[in-house]
Amino acid sequence: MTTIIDGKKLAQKINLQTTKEVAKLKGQGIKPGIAVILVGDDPASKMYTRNKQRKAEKLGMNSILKTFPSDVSQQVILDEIKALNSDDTINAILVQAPLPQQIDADVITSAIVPSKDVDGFHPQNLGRLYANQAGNYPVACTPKGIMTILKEYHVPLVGQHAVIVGRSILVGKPMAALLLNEDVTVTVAGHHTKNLASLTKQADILIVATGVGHLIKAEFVKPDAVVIDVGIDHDDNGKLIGDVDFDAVKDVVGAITPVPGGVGPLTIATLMQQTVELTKWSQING
Ligand SMILES: Nc1nc(=O)c2c([nH]1)NC[C@@H]1CN(c3ccc(C(=O)N[C@@H](CCC(=O)O)C(=O)O)cc3)C=[N+]21
Repeated sequence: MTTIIDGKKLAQKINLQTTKEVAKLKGQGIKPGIAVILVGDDPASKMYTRNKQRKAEKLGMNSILKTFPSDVSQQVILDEIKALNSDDTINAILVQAPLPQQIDADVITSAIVPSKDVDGFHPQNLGRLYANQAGNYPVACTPKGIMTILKEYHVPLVGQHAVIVGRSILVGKPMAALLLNEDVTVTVAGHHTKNLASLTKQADILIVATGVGHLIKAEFVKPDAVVIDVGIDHDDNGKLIGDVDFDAVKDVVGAITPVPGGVGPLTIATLMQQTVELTKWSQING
């Protein structure tokens, strides 16, 4: 029997813990605050940022949304980040991707003070993760949420072979570091990788984040593998689909995340969880 991983249910569990943490902080007169910067009017980005804001408010946090037109200059965004960096009511800053052409995402990422970098995209935070440094620093929410899934479902890690398809800063690279730090043997591939199927077929844990809808078919997986689908794509009818052909793969493997209802809800829950963590760390570090 294939385990269909219930990301919604696990996200609710995390959110319950977050609510309790927020209540505890309130007792100390502290309210965690998250600021989201949204540039342009891409409908999907608008929906995600609205969902994030609603969730933050529901969990008792302070949430502000700063919106800018798609032709905004990079300097205006940098000025906004500077203001948020020194705003004591804000503990977490997120700049929604993707950004328009005239804005250099690398410059934006590096402008956020590392202690408020809730996405974990700042090179300092990613570097600390790769160095497997001890201590408190944020980690990209999607891979961090995937680790929560793997632990919740008691997926063996040490000595197992994970294949990650996709090498982005959002998912692939931090995912590789998190798994390496747990003594997983990690291969990072992309959809350009030659003989991709023969490689992914070796995976005990297969994590796919390419943005290529239904890239992974039944012949790409090994029986009993754990398959984590990070994709959010749309089919010809506009239906939300993943990077994995769920119907074809689900009967072959041991466990699989659906889209929707798999990784996505964990990303949001982890974002909220990490906002609280950043708030607590700011109390320690002043
Ligand atoms: N700075 C930044 N950080 C991000 O973390 C970030 C970003 N930019 N830009 C866009 C991507 C995408 N992303 C998702 C989060 C949750 C769902 C999610 O909850 N999805 C639901 C379905 C939602 C639907 O129906 O469309 C699910 O999978 O069940 C999806 C996508 C975060 N991203």
